[in-house]
Amino acid sequence: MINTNTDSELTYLLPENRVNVFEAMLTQLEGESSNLGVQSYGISLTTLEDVFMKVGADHTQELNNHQDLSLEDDSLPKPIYTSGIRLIKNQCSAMFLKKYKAIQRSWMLWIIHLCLPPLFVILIMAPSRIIGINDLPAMPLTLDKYHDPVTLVESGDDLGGYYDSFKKLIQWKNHNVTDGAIISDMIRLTRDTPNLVYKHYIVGASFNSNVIQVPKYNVIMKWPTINVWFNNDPYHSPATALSLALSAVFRKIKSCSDCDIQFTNDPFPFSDETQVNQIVKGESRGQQLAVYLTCAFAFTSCFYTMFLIKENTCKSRHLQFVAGVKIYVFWIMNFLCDFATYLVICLLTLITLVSFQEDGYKTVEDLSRFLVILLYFGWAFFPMVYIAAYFFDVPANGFARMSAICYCAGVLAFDIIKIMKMDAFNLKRVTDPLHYIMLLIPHYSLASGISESFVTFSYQKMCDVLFDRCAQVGLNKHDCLRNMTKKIVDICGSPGGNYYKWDSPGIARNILFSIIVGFALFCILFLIEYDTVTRLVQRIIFKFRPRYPIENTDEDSDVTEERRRIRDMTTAELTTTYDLAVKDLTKYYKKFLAVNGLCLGVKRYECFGLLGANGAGKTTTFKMMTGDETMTYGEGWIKGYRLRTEMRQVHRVIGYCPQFDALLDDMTARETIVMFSLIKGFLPSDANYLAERLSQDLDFEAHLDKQVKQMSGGNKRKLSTAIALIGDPSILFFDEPTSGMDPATKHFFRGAVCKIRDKGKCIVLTSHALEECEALCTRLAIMVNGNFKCLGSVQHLKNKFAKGCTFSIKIKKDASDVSTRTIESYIEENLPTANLREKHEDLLTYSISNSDVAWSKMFGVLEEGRRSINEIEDYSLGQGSLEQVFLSFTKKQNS
Ligand SMILES: Nc1ncnc2c1ncn2[C@@H]1O[C@H](COP(=O)(O)OP(=O)(O)OP(=O)(O)O)[C@@H](O)[C@H]1O
Repeated sequence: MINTNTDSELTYLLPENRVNVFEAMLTQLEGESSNLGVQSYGISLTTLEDVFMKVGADHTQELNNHQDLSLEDDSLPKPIYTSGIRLIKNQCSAMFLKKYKAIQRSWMLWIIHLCLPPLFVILIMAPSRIIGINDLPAMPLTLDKYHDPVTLVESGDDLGGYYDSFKKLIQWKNHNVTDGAIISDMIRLTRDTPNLVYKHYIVGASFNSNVIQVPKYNVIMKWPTINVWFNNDPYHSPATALSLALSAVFRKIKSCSDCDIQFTNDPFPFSDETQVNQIVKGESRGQQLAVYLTCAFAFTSCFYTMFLIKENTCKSRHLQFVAGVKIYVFWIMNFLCDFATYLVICLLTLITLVSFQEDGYKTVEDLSRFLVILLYFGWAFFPMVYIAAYFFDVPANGFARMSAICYCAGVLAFDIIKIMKMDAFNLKRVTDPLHYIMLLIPHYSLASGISESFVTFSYQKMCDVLFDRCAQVGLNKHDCLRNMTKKIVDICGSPGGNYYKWDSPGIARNILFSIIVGFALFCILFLIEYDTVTRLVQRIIFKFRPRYPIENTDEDSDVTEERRRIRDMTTAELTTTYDLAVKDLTKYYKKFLAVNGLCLGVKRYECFGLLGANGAGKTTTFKMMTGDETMTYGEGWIKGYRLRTEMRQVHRVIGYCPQFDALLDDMTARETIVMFSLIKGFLPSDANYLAERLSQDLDFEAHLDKQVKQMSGGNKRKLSTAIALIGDPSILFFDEPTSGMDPATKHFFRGAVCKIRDKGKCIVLTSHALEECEALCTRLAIMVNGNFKCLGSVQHLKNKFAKGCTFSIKIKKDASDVSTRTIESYIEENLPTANLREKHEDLLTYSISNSDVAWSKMFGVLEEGRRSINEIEDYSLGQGSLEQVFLSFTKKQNS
C-alpha cells in the first residue's frame, strides 16, 4: 500500500504477513531498478509511535472522528474581507476585542490606574489648602492653646497687689500657677526636667518695686514693677505673657474679679507685592497641584507601556502582524482605546477637583482649560510610551523605570527650573532656553501648563481685587496703577485673562510644542514599525562594516548543488519556480554568525524540514523568513514577494507557529482564535465557528474557554498551531510545533500537515522529533552552526549517510543455549559482515555497516533461517535511522 508519494519519493507500507515474498520482490526491484528509474531504496522499521497509535492510545476512536473533520475540509469558512474598508473594520474589531479583554481580565489593576490621579488630588488638597496664599488667620493670645501650662509667679516687694491679681487671673482662667523664685527655680527645673519646662512653662511674672527719682519734684519714690517672663520656644509666648500682665493690672485697677482684656494677633492681609512673589515662587495651591498631578500622571501614563511590553516580549504583536493586521490599524486602535481610558481618568480628575471647589479649578472655564492641558499632554505622551515599550523586556520593570524617568523629566525638572528662575540666582539667560527645550518633554509641559494657567488665573484675580479697591476711592485703572510697583504695573497693566497667550504665563507654547512632539513621535513610531529606521541603520552599518557569509569548505555535494542552482537562477525564475526561495541568507548578531549563506528553494506540495541541534540557527532562519529579524546579507522571496521590502504582502500568504507560544495570557483560546480570524478577514460568526472546528480538530475543545494562562503547555502549542492554520495560508512555518503535544495529537497533527501539504501548500518546519520529520518532510536539511550540512529527502540522506542496516532475531522462549549458538553460527556463516551488537535472553541484535549487501540477500538469509531453524520466532530488518545521520552531523555543533 502506498503510504506517501512525493515528486521524488514513494513510500510503501509492507504487510508483515507477506514477509516470505520480500526477497523475491526486492530481487526483482534491484534487477529492474535502472529500467524503473529507481536511484536507491531503503527499508525502515515500524516506529514505537506507530505501535502506540495502533494498540495503546485511548484516543484512537476520537482520532478516527478527527480524520472526518480534517483541516483540509473545504467546508471550512474562508476569509470574506481580503481588502478594503470592511477588512479594516474587521481588524479594528479584533484590536478592540484584545484591549477590551485585557481590561476586563485585570480590572483591579485598571481601577487602581483610573483612580490614581483623582486620589492624588484628594490627598494633596487638604494640606495644600493650609499652605496656600490665604491671609493668615487671627489668633487670640491666651494660655488655652498650650497643654497644661504652669505659670510661675514670684512675689517680691509687691506694692499694688498686682501679684495677687495676676495669680487670681490665672486661676480664674483654670490654669496652674506656682509660687517660687523665678530665676533659681527655672535654672533648677531646666537642669532636672528640661522637657517639662519647654512644654509646660510658657509664661511667668515677678512683682517687685523699683526706686525711681522723679526729677520734676526732686523726690525718690518706690514704684511697683512687673517683670514678665516667657518661654522662648512658642512663637506667641512674649505677647501672651504681656497680655496676661496687662489684664492683671486692669483687673486690679478696676477692682473687678471677672474682668479680662482679650488680646488678638490679627496680621494684615498680604500686600499685593507679596502675593505676586508668592505666586511666582509657586507657593500656591494651584502650583502645588501642578507638581502633584504631574507626579500622578507620570505613573498613569507609564502604566500604558505594560501591556505593550507584554505583547512585544511574548511576540504576540509580531504574530498579529504576521496574521496581517495593518500597522496603522494596530496603532490607531491602540491609541484610541488607550485614549478612551485616559479620558475617563481626566473626567474623574475633573470631578474630584470640582468637588473641592478650589479657586482656579471650579468654573466651567477653569475646568475646560484644565481639560485642554490634559488632552495635549495625552496626545504627546502616548506615542512616547509606545516607543519606550521597545526598550524593555519585563512589563513591571518598564513601568518602574519609565515612571522614574517621567518623574525626573517632569516634576523634578520643573521644580529645578522654577528654583533657577528666582531673581536671586540671576540665571534667566539659561532658564529661558532651557524651559523651551524642556517643553518638548510631555510631563514637563504638563507641569508647566497647569502652573502657568494657575499663575494667569491668580494674576487676574489679584488685579480685579486691586482695581475694585481703587474704584471704591474713585480711581480709574490708570490712576490706580500709578502708585504701584513696576511688577504690579507689568502684570495688571496689560490686558489680562488670556490663558492661551504665547509668553509666560500662557499655555500657547505648551500646546504647540506638545502637538508637534506628538506628531513627531507618531512619525518615529511608524518609521520604526515600517522598518524604515532599521533598514537605514543596517544599510549604514553594512556600508561601514560589511558582513558577508563565510565560504563553507566541508559542505555536502547536495548543498553545493542546491546553492549553485539557486545562484544561477534569475529572480524571475526563482519566484516562478519556488514558493519560497532564499539566496545566501545570512544573519549576524553583532559579530556572531548565526546563519551562514543559506540557499534553498521550496516548491508547492513540499514539506521542508530544518533539523539541527540547539543553537544551530533554525529559529533565526524562521525569524528572517517571517520578518521578526532582518537579514544581514542575502535575499529571499515568498510567493514572489521580496522578504526585504514586501514583508506586509508576505504576511498575507503565510501562517506561522513560532517556537514559543506568542499568546496573550488573559485571553481565552476562543477569543484568541476569533481575534486572529477577524484580523484575517473572517466574519465574526465564521470566526466563532472556526474556533470550534480548529479546537475539535486539534483536540483542545475542552479548553476552548480557558484563559491561555490556565492552559497546559501542550494545549497552548495546539492553540498556536490552530492560529497558524487560520485562513488557509499558502506557506506554513512551524517552529517545533508538536513539542509538548501528547502522542495522539502529534499523530493527528502530522496527518493534518500531510493533508495540507497534499493540497499544494508549502510547509517549512523545524522539529527535534526525528520521526516527525521522517513522517512529514519531503526534503530536509541538517543545520550545524548556521550552515546546511546535508540536504535531500529522508531516504536519500539515509542511503547517503546512514550506511548499513540493523536486524533483530527473536528467539522462542523455551529455546536452549545450544539453539542460540546455532542461530549465531548461521548468521556468521551467511552474513559474515554482520556484527552482534546486543544479546538478550530472547533477542539478538546485529548491525551491518557494509552497504553493499543487497536488501534481497539479507531478507533471503533471514527468511531461510526462520524456515530452517525452529527456534527463530520472528525477525525484523531495517535501514540505519535518521537519528544516526543527525548525530553524525550535529556532534560538530558548537556548544
Ligand atoms: N537576539 C539574539 N542575539 C544574539 N544571539 C542570538 C539571538 N538570537 C539567537 N542568537 C544566537 O544565534 C544562534 C542560533 O539561535 P537559534 O535560536 O536560531 O537556534 P535554534 O537552532 O533555533 O535552536 P533551538 O533548537 O534551541 O531552538 C544561537 O547561538 C543563539 O544563541
